[in-house]
Amino acid sequence: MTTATAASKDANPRGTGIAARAQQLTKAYGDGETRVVALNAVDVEIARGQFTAIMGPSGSGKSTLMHCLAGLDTVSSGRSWIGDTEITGLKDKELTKLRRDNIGFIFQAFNLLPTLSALENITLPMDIAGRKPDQAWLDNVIDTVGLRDRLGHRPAELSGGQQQRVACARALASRPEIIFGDEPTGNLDSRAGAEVLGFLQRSVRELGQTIVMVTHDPNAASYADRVLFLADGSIVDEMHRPTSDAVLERMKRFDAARTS
Ligand SMILES: Nc1ncnc2c1ncn2[C@@H]1O[C@H](COP(=O)(O)OP(=O)(O)OP(=O)(O)O)[C@@H](O)[C@H]1O
Repeated sequence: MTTATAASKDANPRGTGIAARAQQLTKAYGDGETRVVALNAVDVEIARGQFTAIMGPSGSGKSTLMHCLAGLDTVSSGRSWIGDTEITGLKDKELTKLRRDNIGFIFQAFNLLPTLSALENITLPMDIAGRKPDQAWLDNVIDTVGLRDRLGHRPAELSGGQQQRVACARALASRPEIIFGDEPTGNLDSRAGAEVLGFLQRSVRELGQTIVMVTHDPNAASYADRVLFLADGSIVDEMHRPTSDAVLERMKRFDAARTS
């Protein structure tokens, strides 16, 4: 049996259960006349083993939704869960532990430590948490991102796309319940972006990972299984098996609504 088969055998089966959920999630900034409702009573379920993209016009609440779902930001009212654990109301220490143990993050900036090798960057969060990586899983992740021959390189010796693949492998290494990405290909050229998106898609399809990604790019959204469209802090539409043309057409309707 190959390592990859051994590791993926007990990966989450696709499409079973809910990895994250929000109920009437509301987030407002400021008070009185300066009050901005960034999220307005959002109900959403993120299916386990799916790749979900969040799209919408600038200021529609995409990043706020991601940050609230991931426990990076507090909410004004409503409830949210990661797996079976309700995160609204958790104390800071419990939330930090839940984020560390159950959630992976990939941001636009790769956030790698320059003095560490690619492999050391990938295992750093687990080293900090005092957890030993599952070697078969780690091998599987490294092969999936195609970094086997770059593991000893420092970030400065890698291309932007390779650095982001290290960041993806770092997010996947601990097999989190869910990975959140905020514009993970925003700093990459289209070829490197396509590589990273292809890898994220494979990690969902082959490794059973759950991914939620905020993006402005219809082409990036087309790699997802499902696209949620936000406008003015509400989920107003969704699309399954999106194509970039269909997503682009849907986004144009927001522009038309705004200018009419
Ligand atoms: N810290 C903050 N203080 C006040 N208002 C904020 C804050 N963060 C976000 N907002 C407001 O909340 C709304 C939603 O912002 P958010 O960043 O979630 O939108 P977005 O869809 O991610 O936007 P973009 O596509 O431009 O990144 C916007 O009106 C924004 O101005």
